[in-house]
Amino acid sequence: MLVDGKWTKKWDPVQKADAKGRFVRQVSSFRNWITPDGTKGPTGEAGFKAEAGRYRLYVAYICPWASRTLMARSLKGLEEIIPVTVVNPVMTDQGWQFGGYDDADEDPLFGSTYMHELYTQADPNVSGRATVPVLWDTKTQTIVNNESADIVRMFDTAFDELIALEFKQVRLYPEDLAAEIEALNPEIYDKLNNGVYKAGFASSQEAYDEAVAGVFETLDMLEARLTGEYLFGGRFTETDIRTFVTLIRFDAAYHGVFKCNRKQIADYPRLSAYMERIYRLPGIRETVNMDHITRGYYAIKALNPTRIRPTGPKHIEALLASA
Ligand SMILES: N[C@@H](CCC(=O)N[C@@H](CS)C(=O)NCC(=O)O)C(=O)O
Repeated sequence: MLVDGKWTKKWDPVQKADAKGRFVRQVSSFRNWITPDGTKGPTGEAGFKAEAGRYRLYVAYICPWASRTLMARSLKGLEEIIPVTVVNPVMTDQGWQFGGYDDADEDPLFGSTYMHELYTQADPNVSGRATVPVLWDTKTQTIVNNESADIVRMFDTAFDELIALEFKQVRLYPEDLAAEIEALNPEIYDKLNNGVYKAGFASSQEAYDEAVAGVFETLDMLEARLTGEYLFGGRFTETDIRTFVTLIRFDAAYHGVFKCNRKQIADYPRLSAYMERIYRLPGIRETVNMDHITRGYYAIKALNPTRIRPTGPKHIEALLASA
């Protein structure tokens, strides 16, 4: 991680643990917002006006948080407006690296070797982990925001004057569902999205047991809830994005490397159908790179020192191969 703008050697994949050995995820540090006219958003500074080609999104296909932003970008038809750079899926002892792997890009803006160089470019004294996603502003040469939850909400409305009507009409955070979304998001985040990481990186049996129980309680709850197409019935929302990114990684990665092996998503009929339904939405398949996902997770040294990647599972291969 970075301390006062300097990369500190110690790569600790556990990030931080609390007194009981529970994994604690870092809070994001750049929280500015792009708005239609460049006025200040809910947090951060003003000055980030929605313009085509001005911003670049840095992601890792392995990363579920970054994948949220890729999904929102596709669903809002922002592919031409916000270009993307994808890092190498294998985490190094200097964090995310550019290039050197199929479908991994070089950094087109600065020719950086590592993601942390963008962070120090934005702030020479920055401290913290150099995480993805990063939304970069080429005009002021800084990070607009590195919190996927914010980036998804920005993409939902900020660029609406620049996109076709069919994409303008897509609303991932509709006002009339806001209260319900805000109620469901934290549970899905804490017990499922981050829950699988808490299971995988637990440093005590107690922390693991607690995390894995939360994961399967949440999957059971979602299975019971999914009587319609999506979590809020017929309308697809950001909560479906947040759920999908974990479901699509589950059987191929979390079940094995994070020891979430009580069941697979394949054992849940409604969740399986739901996952497949979302996978088949226009533009979503392109955001799922299963080779990066399995390579990346099974290369986490602390969890899998040999870096051997298991084969399968067959049903995920079949989904990816299907038309
Ligand atoms: N709160 C952030 C979390 C992002 C995050 O934790 N990304 C991970 C990859 S899945 C990362 O880049 N980790 C690098 C590190 O911890 O050094 C968000 O949702 O955008």
